[in-house]
Amino acid sequence: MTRVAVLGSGSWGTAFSLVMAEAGQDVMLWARRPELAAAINADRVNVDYLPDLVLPQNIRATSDVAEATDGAQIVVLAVPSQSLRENLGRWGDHIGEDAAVVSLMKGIELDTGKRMSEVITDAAGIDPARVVVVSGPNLAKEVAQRQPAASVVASTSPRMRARVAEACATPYFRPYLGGDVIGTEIAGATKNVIALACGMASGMGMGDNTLASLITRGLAETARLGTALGADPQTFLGLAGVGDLMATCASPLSRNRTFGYALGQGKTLQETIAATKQVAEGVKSCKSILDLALSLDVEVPIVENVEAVVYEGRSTREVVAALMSRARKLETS
Ligand SMILES: NC(=O)C1=CN([C@@H]2O[C@H](COP(=O)(O)OP(=O)(O)OC[C@H]3O[C@@H](n4cnc5c(N)ncnc54)[C@H](O)[C@@H]3O)[C@@H](O)[C@H]2O)C=CC1
Ligand SMILES: O=C(CO)COP(=O)(O)O
Repeated sequence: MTRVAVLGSGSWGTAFSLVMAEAGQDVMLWARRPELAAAINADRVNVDYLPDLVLPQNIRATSDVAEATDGAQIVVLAVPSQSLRENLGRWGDHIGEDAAVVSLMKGIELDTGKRMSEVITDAAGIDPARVVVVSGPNLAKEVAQRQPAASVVASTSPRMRARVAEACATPYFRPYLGGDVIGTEIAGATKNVIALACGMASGMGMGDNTLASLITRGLAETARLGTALGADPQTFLGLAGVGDLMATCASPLSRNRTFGYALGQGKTLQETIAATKQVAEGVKSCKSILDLALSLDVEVPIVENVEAVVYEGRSTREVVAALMSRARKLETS
């Protein structure tokens, strides 16, 4: 049995705690609000995020990070990407020297353009070899219902990724090992922006041809950006790439797709933000991903047009026209 700390008790932090607990680990779940931690311990339910899931006894909750991380051999980070650096400022000293540090997050930091593994190294001085990224088609609600799913557990360290994969393997959660941290993170963050675009299209009444075109061309620009950063192109054909795009772009459970859908239906950005109770990472990451792509001179037209809707107030109709009238080019260039 491995001691695991999961820092962040939203949808995915809670569902991943279930996975690790049912893989036999001793899990401490950190919640920002003491009253939520107390309610989880008393009722065995995280009523705010996954009200239908009864948590097993080997998950305990706390709002004290020192208690959560005490003796943890695996520390899992599951907060919104843009809050990670600030949180690590408080948490860094509590993370044990030999612990694997797992990122569940799918975002790129605004202003710095850093991937979450880079933020972990930067903000908490963690050796990059100790960082493990878990990413794939893993809608939290379906995982919490124990529906079979697979995911990539990526790290440059074979020892660290094996430790984490071993700790999260259950009959309904199948980890595959990976070595491409860059590709896995770029795939996870960028698919959120493509899901926003797919949601917008669906909200405007468009059908499967449009969705398939957006997903396929979204994959092309994701792979272009990732390979420019040094990723393995094969990663984008795997679970963190095609797999997660399919799940997120098609599912009404996706917060990013749902956010885009509301915009496509004509809701304003402010109305949509007000109606969104959980994090839709693509809303912020569309800007950081676009900035990253511009800095590398990589074309990301779908990301660029989503950013134009979210940050520049362009209408969804305008960006459809812009995407459809781009200069003709070879599909594979
Ligand atoms: N929900 C899902 O299906 C999946 C989510 N992810 C990724 O996991 C990460 C976390 O997402 P979720 O758990 O779904 O989000 P969520 O919105 O359900 O929960 C976020 C949690 O972070 C807390 N939080 C918010 N702001 C904070 C701050 N400034 N400091 C500390 N804690 C803060 C919230 O109270 C909540 O407990 C995201 O990067 C997301 O893209 C990845 C795979 C699946
Ligand atoms: O990353 C996810 C599924 O793999 C969850 O997507 P959303 O954040 O859009 O809900």
